[in-house]
Amino acid sequence: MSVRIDVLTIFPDYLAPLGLSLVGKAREAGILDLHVHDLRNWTTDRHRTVDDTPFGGGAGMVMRADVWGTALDEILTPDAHLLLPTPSGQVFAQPTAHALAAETHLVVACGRYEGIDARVAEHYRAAGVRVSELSLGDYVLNGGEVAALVVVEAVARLLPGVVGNPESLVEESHGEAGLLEYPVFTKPPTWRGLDVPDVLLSGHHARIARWRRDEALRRTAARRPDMLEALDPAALDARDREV
Ligand SMILES: COc1ccc(Cn2ccc3ccc(-c4cc(N)[nH]n4)cc32)cc1
Repeated sequence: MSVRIDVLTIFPDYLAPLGLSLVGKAREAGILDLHVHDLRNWTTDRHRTVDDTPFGGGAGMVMRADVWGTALDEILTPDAHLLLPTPSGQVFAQPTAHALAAETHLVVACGRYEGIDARVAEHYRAAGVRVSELSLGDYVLNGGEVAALVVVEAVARLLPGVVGNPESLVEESHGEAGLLEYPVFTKPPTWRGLDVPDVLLSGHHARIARWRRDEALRRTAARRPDMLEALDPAALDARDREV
């Protein structure tokens, strides 16, 4: 089964990285059916205008609802989930990536300027389209394209057959364990006077697993205590609580 993702933007070249590496391979394999569209293809004037001045005044420009409406009417399908990157959206996180990876059609509308006329989201919600406004976090970007790159990559890597070893999807940060990733090491065993922890060279799998969980717990407590708070207490055993 493949997921169709349509991305609409006035900067289609911004999405060029999605032709590379794992996402590019997923597209070649037919696992991900990704289409990037230039929003200006739905304009009707000779200047291919997509924006205008904001009602109520203020700096900057706003993207026109009529242009977006013409484009989305053509691209949306009955089972589509419309994603609207915005600074004021719900922060995108791994649970949402998993939910989106289970969908059949995602449409990402990349705004620019001061954003997209609010009636676009309102209209499609009223028409029964699932609409999600997504933020990447509490910082300000110039448009939705970076968010589209993030969402497409985060979703694509969860699709069956995209990541070589599905095991690597289980233990990752913000993954099932709800903890941050433990530190990883590879050859050489000593580098600039720094040694790899002995336990990792011991071949003792139970000890290695314990060390990794302890490190994940320590890192999470130090860097993201909020994640530790959010953990289901049942997910921590007595040994964990000693860390
Ligand atoms: C303060 O109000 C602003 C309104 C729009 C903009 C520029 N802009 C236009 C479309 C668009 C889509 C997403 C984002 C974004 C998402 C996150 N996490 N940061 N920034 C920014 C976007 C800047 C600021």
